[in-house]
Amino acid sequence: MKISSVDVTVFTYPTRRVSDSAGHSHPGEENQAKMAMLTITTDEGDCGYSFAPPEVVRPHVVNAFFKKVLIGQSPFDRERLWQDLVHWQRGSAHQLTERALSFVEQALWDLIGRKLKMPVHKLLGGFREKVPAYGSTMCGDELKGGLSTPDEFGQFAEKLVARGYKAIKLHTWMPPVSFAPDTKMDIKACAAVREAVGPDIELMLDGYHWYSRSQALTIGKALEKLNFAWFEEPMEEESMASYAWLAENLSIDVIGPESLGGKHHSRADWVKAGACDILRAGANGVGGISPCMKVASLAEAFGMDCEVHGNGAASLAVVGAIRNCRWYERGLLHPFLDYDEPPAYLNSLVDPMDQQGFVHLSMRPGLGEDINFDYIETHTIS
Ligand SMILES: O=C(O)[C@H](O)[C@@H](O)[C@@H](O)C(=O)NO
Ligand SMILES: [Mg+2]
Repeated sequence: MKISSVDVTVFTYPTRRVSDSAGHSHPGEENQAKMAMLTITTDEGDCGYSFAPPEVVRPHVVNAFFKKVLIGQSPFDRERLWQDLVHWQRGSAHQLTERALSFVEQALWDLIGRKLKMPVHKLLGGFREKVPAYGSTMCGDELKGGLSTPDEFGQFAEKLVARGYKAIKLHTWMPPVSFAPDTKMDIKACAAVREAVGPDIELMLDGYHWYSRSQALTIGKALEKLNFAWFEEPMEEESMASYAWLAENLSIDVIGPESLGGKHHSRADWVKAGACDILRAGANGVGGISPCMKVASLAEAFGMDCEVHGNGAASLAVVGAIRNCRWYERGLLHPFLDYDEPPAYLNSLVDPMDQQGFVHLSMRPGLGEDINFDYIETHTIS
């Protein structure tokens, strides 16, 4: 069996999620968004799929790298193909991004799973078939009745607990919100949520990513008093030394890095430097499912958890495959949006959650996405 084609289908779908000028998502007016479906096909007619922003898997990336490395190769040689693509990251002057690498690797995993009629999480390890989720809120906003005040965060947290969540992570206010960043408001939101949900719900904070060491220490000390479970990305993750300093000065767990490049290599340096108590990696952010598994193994070897970043089929497959991850990040959530409503191009969610707060992993072959191919065909634009 050999790969015979790598194709991208761009289609539109309605959404009420909009991005602000800093790239953070918030609820907004319904609009038509674009999505790309990456399809890898073999000479025996087998296919694997992944979904990506069209600009990430643009024609230059597909033609100059994906096709060059994959065409004529066996999809079962996934690790060698991934390593070959990694070398093109340097050779491409970094035109081949970590995310692009991730999406083509995810499609390879999906193809392999579909061919073997097995869910990818079983091929990866098969540790569990359900996992507790934490509700990961959207970033704070200035929308009345949304997430515009500490009390509104508290009210939303109560609703999330009623929905079944046993843990909640706040993303607080960041620019372009007019009063952000504001350490006092971050602490007030965390206090309001703790007050609202009581002592038994685990809470985490993921706030403005460019605080100073002093500001981060102030927030961290307040989180310790509120018995928060972890403190995430309060400073620029390019400064590993700042995180080593913060982790040294706080008793609350410091988690990272989330947004830093470097895959499992940079995360090994963070462990060696004592820059985090919990490691972090998401399939999309570290170049795919297999490097995410490498980070999880690294963490396990050092007696650490690896909390997998982000929702979606690929990260969920990793969470289902490993022991040292306590939660699935389900979100991003907002009072104005119904997360349980699948996007138009899927027939059902890949991460349904029961009333006890458990996400049940799909037993469909591959990554488990319940793709509405008819919808995609009728809404294809290129
Ligand atoms: O907007 C962002 O920075 C991301 O969506 C981010 O909020 C979210 O993915 C995250 O940080 N999770 O931990
Ligand atoms: Mg985060």
